[in-house]
Amino acid sequence: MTDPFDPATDGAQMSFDGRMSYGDYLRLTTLLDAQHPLSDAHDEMLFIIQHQTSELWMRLAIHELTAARAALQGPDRRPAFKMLARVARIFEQLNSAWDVLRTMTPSDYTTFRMALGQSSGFQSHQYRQIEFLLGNRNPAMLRPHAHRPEITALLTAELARPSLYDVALGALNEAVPLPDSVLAREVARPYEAQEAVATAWTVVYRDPQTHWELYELAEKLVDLEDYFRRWRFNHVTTVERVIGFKRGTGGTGGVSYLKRMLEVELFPELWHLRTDL
Ligand code: HEM
Ligand SMILES: N[C@@H](CC(=O)c1ccccc1NC=O)C(=O)O
Repeated sequence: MTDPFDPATDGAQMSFDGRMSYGDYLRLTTLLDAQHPLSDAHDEMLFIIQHQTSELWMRLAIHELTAARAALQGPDRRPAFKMLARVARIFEQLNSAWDVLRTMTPSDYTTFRMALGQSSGFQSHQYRQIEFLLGNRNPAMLRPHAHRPEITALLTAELARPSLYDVALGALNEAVPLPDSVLAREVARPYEAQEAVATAWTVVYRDPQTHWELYELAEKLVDLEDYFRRWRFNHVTTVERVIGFKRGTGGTGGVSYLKRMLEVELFPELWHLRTDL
């Protein structure tokens, strides 16, 4: 019998007394101490981890979107493209994750749904921040956070900044001038599609060679919205599969509310212009 391989002979560090290890760097004690099912249901752990991992990916999406928005406001916009491409991949990651959650049947879910009380993804402040960042701005969505002043402050601050789409329109304006109704709009308000914006994007799409950077930016935004729409669609389909047409724990009509959200257009003119090309 040969002795099992000892990785130390290959140089593996085996002693971490006083040295930073993997778990220290990643704060695993904190991370892995945050799963506290409220019931005995086997599937509650899946439910918790599914949401926690989603929130971690959303944290990264916010990091990337914030940096992309800043880059689009500066002299060199190119780094933003890489970040926006990454956010689309993050959404793809979130889209694939539904496959794991779909293994939970309605019977499994009803064993612990009561334990969730009135909590719901509707109250995810990171999800709301992503929507605000992208440009889907509805101040009513601040209300579930009134009891958390620091979160309300964070979301309110987000509403005061131009959205990703607002800064994209700022960039567009440099090549194809836009009216003041677009450039000086009240950024906290929901964005409304404007003919002048569609016309300006059409100029870009009719001559990509001349406006290559804006063309690339527009396509990155469309790609991002495409993945985001798929997330919404996967969500509503999973919800119908698991709770049918029951009202949501967050108090909305459930599937009816989520279907309504499928109609949201983040970057409306970028979709509308295609008909006229
Ligand atoms: C079995 C799984 C799930 C069910 C049954 C479900 C159900 C619902 C329902 C009914 C709503 C509408 C609000 C309400 O009245 O509660 C909602 C909203 C929401 N859920 Fe889920 N959900 C599930 C999984 C997830 C997952 C994995 C996430 C990922 C973070 C998530 C995030 C959200 C978000 C962000 C909203 C707000 C959407 C918006 O306002 O547009 N949900 N969910
Ligand atoms: N709204 C869901 C509950 C739910 O899915 C949920 C509950 C607590 C934390 C996150 C959740 N996920 C998405 O809404 C329901 O009505 O069953």
